Amino acid sequence: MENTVIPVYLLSGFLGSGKTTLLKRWLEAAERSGRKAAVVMNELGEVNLDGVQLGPDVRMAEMLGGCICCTVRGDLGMEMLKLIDEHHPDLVLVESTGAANPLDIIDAIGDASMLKRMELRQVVTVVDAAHLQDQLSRGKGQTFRLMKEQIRCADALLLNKIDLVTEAEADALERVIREWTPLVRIERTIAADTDIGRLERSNGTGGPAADATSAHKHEDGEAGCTPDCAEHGHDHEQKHAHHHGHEHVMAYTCYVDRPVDSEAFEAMMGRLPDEIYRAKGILTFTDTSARFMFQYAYKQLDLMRIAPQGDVPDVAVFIGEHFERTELEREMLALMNKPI
Ligand SMILES: Nc1nc2c(ncn2[C@@H]2O[C@H](COP(=O)(O)OP(=O)(O)OP(=O)(O)O)[C@@H](O)[C@H]2O)c(=O)[nH]1
Repeated sequence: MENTVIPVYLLSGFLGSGKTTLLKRWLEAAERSGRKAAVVMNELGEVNLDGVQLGPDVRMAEMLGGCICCTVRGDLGMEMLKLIDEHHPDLVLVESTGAANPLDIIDAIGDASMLKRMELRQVVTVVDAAHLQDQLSRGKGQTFRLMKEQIRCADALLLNKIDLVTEAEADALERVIREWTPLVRIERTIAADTDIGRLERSNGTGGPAADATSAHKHEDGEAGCTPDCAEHGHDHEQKHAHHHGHEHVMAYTCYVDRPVDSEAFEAMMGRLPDEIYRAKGILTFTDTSARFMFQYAYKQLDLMRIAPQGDVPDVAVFIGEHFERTELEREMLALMNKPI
């Protein structure tokens, strides 16, 4: 036991791509094989809505209200060490916010692995096929660059939500991904349905992942994903720029203290501006008096009836780029029938 190295898997991918969906499958697979998994979750909002979906028995460290790769980056190693000391897991799964740059997280895991016997085995990037297609048609912007970076850092890549594109479109997407990162293993999935055992058995693209620090380093010691990863920058200024590359992403958390009308809610979601590309939350509806978790990613709204364990407030979290927060506040007040 003393000499066991705990494998760590990093789940990367843009907001709403399907990371939590994959995480749930991973936890189920670990449980089936009798292994104890621990999870580090990071959300931009102030409530761990992803965690609510996992149930009360999952050993979990939550890092809320900031992005793992900058504001809370320093805490990541600490949280991992604490989790390992407390729970002695057989594996650790780290789900970053979709706004995170994997390089910084890879670095932080590397630092932590100097203090505890753990190693980063895989960076698994989940890609929303339809969203990538949309971003490719724009071909620029911070979201595009961040998606590209997340893809280039992947050892394994799930081209997810394949139900939302045609086969020819998926072929075209794979060709682009291969241009960016030729060695990555790509799998097309719906609802991140993949063989977890195979994901775990394979090592990183660059051969055996000996340890977290060496598996994802450039030859010159710069943290990176592939040796030709020119975008990551090699001088301080560039590094600084890339580190803060997602500051354009903002989150607005709104606690909802009363049941709301489901039709008014759906109508409001239908009016959300393009700048808000992700939302999630828990609401109680007046017309059904049940509680629902809602998920919104790129104009697609899903509602699921839930009965969360413990004391979870009704809340709505909106994530996007430079959106009008006051406008959204007004919408939410109207939804709650409160004076504006
Ligand atoms: N159509 C479609 N929807 C999917 C698929 N996979 C996941 N979803 C839905 O996409 C939404 C976002 O999925 P999540 O797994 O929460 O995504 P995430 O990457 O964890 O999101 P963040 O944590 O906010 O970054 C949910 O409503 C899922 O049900 C898929 O293959 N096809």
